[in-house]
Amino acid sequence: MKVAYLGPRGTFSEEAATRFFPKNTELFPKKSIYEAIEAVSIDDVDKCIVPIENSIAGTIDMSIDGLMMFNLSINADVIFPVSLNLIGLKGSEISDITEVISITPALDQCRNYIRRHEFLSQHVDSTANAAKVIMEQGNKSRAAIASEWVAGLYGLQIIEKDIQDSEHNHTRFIVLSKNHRIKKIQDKTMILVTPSTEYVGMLSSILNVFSGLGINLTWIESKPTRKKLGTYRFFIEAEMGYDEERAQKVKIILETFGHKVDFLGSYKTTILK
Ligand SMILES: O=C(O)C(=O)C[C@]1(C(=O)O)C=C[C@@H](O)C=C1
Repeated sequence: MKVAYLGPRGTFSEEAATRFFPKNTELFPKKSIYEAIEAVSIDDVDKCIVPIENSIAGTIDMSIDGLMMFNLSINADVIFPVSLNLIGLKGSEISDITEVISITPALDQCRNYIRRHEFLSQHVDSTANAAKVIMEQGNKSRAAIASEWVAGLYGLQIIEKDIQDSEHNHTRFIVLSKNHRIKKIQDKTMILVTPSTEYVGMLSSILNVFSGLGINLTWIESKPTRKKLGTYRFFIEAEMGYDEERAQKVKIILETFGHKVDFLGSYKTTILK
């Protein structure tokens, strides 16, 4: 099986891929989250694994945007702890650093730390790419925010460990493919609800369908429709299997309200330490 992920070597996405997929999986690092998702859509690979949510930074918009752009299905989700570190050239000290670079969600996870040190920040496409830039530029005043492992990989040094704004930092990744066949008995189902018209209490009427059927929600995210300011589509992840009667009821009721309902996948969660 071929799997794309956000590269280069040493990203958390690579860690997610190597820990989740069997040993004989062929892994393909891509330059961006978008390219990892696109690789599935153009059949370069069978699947991709991309971050969707972090416990400090929230939703990872790049993944949601890619998910909406291509007609893919979520096959699994994987959660594990993320520790971020300040990584510089060998011999550099915290007093040398004036600017940090990383992918936006990693910078967001260290906002308080960056503010406290009055660092400038620059965005690049991944944590590992940030480390690579530091190695290539040889500038002592810049540091990457990345994993501990990446420091060894690019011959760099950890200046400070665990700099994220909360001790309990977890990122959730999703596995995407073109396979829309849904295995029976799953933990969770992701639905995209596109409301037909606007009316007072529209969102609460959608949510009431789930509560009325006794279904717990595990995630909800709104995204602009891109048609008119202030109009949204809702990603709703619920604790139910696709083939359950309750899931079919949700669909029927929401469609009766005139909303468009797309099932984006049913899956089991893997929690890694
Ligand atoms: O840049 C990486 O190492 C990634 O795999 C991306 C990513 C993210 O965008 O959330 C994944 C996990 C961490 O939260 C930080 C970065």
